[in-house]
Amino acid sequence: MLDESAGRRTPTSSLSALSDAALARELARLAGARLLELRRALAHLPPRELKDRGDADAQSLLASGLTAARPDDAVLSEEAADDRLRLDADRVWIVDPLDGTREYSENRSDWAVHVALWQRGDLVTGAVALPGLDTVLTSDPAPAVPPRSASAPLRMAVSRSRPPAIATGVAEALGAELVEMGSAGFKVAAVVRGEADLYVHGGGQYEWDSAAPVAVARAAGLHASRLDGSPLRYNQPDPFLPDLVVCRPGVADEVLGVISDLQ
Ligand SMILES: Nc1ncnc2c1ncn2[C@@H]1O[C@H](COP(=O)(O)O)[C@@H](OP(=O)(O)O)[C@H]1O
Ligand SMILES: [Mg+2]
Repeated sequence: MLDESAGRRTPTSSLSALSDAALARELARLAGARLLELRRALAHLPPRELKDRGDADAQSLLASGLTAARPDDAVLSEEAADDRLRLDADRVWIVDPLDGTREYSENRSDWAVHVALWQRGDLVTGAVALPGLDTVLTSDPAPAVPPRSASAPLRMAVSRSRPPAIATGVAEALGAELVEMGSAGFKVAAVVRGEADLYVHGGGQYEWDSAAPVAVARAAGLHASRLDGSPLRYNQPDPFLPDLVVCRPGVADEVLGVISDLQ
């Protein structure tokens, strides 16, 4: 059994029978439920210890679930040693067991669990659990992005704890409102959910921070690229993937133009 906290028990044999998309969703959901339960049970712990327990427990759940359900696949995780065999593998699960660790430990809702699958050159599926919103976003089925009111100013999601230098300039040039929140997954999800129109990040991040959110965003029809407009590439020898922009397709040219002018 993987989990007893999520309201229903999920035998590993049931996980094996799931499609890749359903497996990503179920593992993200289970890890999110585990994290919520842990935070309730360990509310007395100092934030540093709660972060470490959250990272470790969610990692353990995802690792055991993937080993049981897809024993032949490779895994790249923020919370595990990088097994370089992934570079020769056809299928690599790219996971961030707890994205927005800081916000999780502060009892906020803007954190996420990321589970993505990369297959022979590109992301093919992804799930982003948003336990604080009791939601899991997936690439299959893809979410419908709500329409935007043309008269409202653009809203730009940005890190609340370390906003990148470029963010202010982009927001000023676009006349956009900055909406501060934690977690890369939560910010991409804010664009998917219509709470923001774009997310701009620069200065440092890793493949696990964006893989699952980008899989969901692409499936939803959003633009996702590096800040210079080049493609986001995953399962690279160095998983450092320092910048990205995710936005509504209708504003992508304008956003990339503004970023280009600023760089
Ligand atoms: N400059 C940087 N260098 C490395 N990682 C960064 C970073 N800025 C943000 N991140 C990572 O991106 C995620 C979202 O950050 P933020 O909330 O500031 O937008 C966090 O992941 P984790 O919480 O998984 O560590 C954070 O560690
Ligand atoms: Mg992360």
